[in-house]
Amino acid sequence: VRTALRDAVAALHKAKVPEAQASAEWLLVHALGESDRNSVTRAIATKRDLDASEQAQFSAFIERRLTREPVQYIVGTWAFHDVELELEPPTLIPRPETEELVDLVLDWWGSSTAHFADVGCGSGCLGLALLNKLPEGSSCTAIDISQEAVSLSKRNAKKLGLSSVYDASRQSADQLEGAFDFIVSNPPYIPSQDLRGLDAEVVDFEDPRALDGGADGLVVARQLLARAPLVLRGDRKGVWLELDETGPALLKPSFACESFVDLAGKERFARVDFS
Ligand SMILES: C[S@@+](CC[C@H](N)C(=O)[O-])C[C@H]1O[C@@H](n2cnc3c(N)ncnc32)[C@H](O)[C@@H]1O
Repeated sequence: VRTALRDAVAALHKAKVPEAQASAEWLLVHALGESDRNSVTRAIATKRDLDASEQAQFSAFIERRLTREPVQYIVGTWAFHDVELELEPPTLIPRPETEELVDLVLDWWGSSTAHFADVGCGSGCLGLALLNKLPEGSSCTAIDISQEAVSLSKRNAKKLGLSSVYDASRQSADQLEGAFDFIVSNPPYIPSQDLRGLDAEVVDFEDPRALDGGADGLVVARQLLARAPLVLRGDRKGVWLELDETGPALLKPSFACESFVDLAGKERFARVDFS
């Protein structure tokens, strides 16, 4: 195990793959059929040998990482908030900031039953993490322009035993009139001119539809906000958004919008109220 890890880290370093050590360790955990990182430390301490199939699996993983494929796609699963999600390219890999949005929404909504929409659901991370914490009887309607994303969200919902997830991607706003207590969305929000500066991991493997937010990064967010008043109901009518750090300030002149900072102190979240 020690030799395999050392050789893999050296090969990744040589190819200038980012986070060589962390990538190799995580891929080794999965090649060993384990789920926590301490398993590699234990295997090294006990001078464990890789058997032939573990060695073949690990080599195949490293070959993929050498092409800059993200570790999350290679292992096919990722932990998000309190749920374990399946992942598949090109659906966006959930980012840690989005876990912060889950907590903001839960703090705001409280512990009552909710019927909400997750617009731009991707892997389903936001909606499923919320549904996992909300009381029984709650439901999430997942919407995405990517059919792969909707299928992955449904698969993740089934695996997690969260049956109240519905696909409304082909329904119009009219058909969803008054259907939701609130909406959550992590829309594509990167201004088009900034896309070229992204890492190869992102550009080569993740769906451009998940990234490109148009000229100011707010094109999809504004489309959503235009339809929101029709589909919201109840007395709070909030739309929670994850945005680029320039986003909340751009929305404030046109909407009743409160912004929130992420753990790095950046203004990355907004709640637009239509009540
Ligand atoms: C930034 S990703 C977020 C995915 C997931 N919610 C997450 O947090 O990881 C944006 C998602 O919005 C979807 N999307 C882009 N434009 C859309 C539109 N006009 N209507 C619905 N979904 C859209 C993309 O396919 C992508 O899955």
